[in-house]
Amino acid sequence: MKIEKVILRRLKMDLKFPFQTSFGTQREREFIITEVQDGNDVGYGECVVNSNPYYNEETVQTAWHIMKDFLIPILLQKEEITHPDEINELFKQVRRHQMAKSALEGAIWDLYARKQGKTLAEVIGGKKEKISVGVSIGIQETKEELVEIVGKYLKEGFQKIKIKIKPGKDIEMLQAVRDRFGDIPIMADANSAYTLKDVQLFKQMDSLRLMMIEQPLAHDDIIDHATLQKAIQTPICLDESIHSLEDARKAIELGSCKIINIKIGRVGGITEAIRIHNLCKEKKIPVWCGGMLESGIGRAHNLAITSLDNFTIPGDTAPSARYWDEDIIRPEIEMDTEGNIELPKKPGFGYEINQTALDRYTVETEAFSK
Ligand SMILES: O=C(O)CCC(=O)C1=CC=C[C@@H](O)[C@@H]1C(=O)O
Ligand SMILES: [Mg+2]
Repeated sequence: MKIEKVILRRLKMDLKFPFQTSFGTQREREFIITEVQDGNDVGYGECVVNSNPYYNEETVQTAWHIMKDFLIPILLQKEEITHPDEINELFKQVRRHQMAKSALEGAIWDLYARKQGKTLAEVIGGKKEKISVGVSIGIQETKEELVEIVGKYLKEGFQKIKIKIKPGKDIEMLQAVRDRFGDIPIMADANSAYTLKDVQLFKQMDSLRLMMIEQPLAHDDIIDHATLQKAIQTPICLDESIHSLEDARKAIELGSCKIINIKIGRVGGITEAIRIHNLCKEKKIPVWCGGMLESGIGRAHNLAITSLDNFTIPGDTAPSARYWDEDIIRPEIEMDTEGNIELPKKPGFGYEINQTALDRYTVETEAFSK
């Protein structure tokens, strides 16, 4: 492959619902779609950043700057790229900025798959034909509202219910769901809202028999998580703390978690995501694919990575209709009544671009060539 042109598009899409987490409420999604071109062949990726640096330190503006001024020039200068695995190494001089790196790396994986006439899942090494799907529910005002919304999603078939929590909106909310629905697969995501001072609360939560608690402690911690994991039975799942294979190795060695949420953007791309998956498989740590409220393009990349066999827990990979009135791909991603999504069969990420929708949501475009 020779990357001759790169296009960045900044998009704004309204979410169908306000999404509340321990760090705020989100009503729209602002992010970047990347396109790489090699002659007539194209590949697409999604930069899953937010407009604010609340989930991680990157924003739409920092990612645009890092791609424009550092990463894209590296790609355009490169005479030949044989395999997308080389991108990690090419970008190595730029520290962190995982979501910016991942957005370009993902587009190159898509381009590579299309050139081979294979699906993204196939070139990644995934064998599944369909994947199991869960849903991530934002913090609700009351127990009654939460119970109602959980009921709705269970009826739709979702195989895992993830409930966002924060101090004051935790054990009682979760208990209400447990009491109403019995032994369903539920988990909680705290987005770093607690400290070790809350260890008693987490011990109490053991009686809820949650599948896991996601990122209870600081976003940059693996030490306190190890202490907490020793004190409780519920498995801890790390999200924000894991940015690389090295982070995963250290967390596993310390016993900081029993499960890892892999987000392609958070770990700097598909290549690193595969490496983390493989390490976790070897260490018998199950993984699942987290979501960043992606559009269809990022979502399709998530489906592809989930086709790897150690993704044994349903991911936050809900269908398009949960988030958008109209997605930017065709057909939209759909889930069956048992909570499964079938992997697409077309080359690359497997869906067509809905160009009219893509243009409608685009607020800024910039193209780069040699
Ligand atoms: O894409 C989805 O449906 C998952 C949404 C979700 O849970 C998250 C999206 C973005 C940032 C976080 O709040 C979060 C997470 O922590 O996993
Ligand atoms: Mg999370």
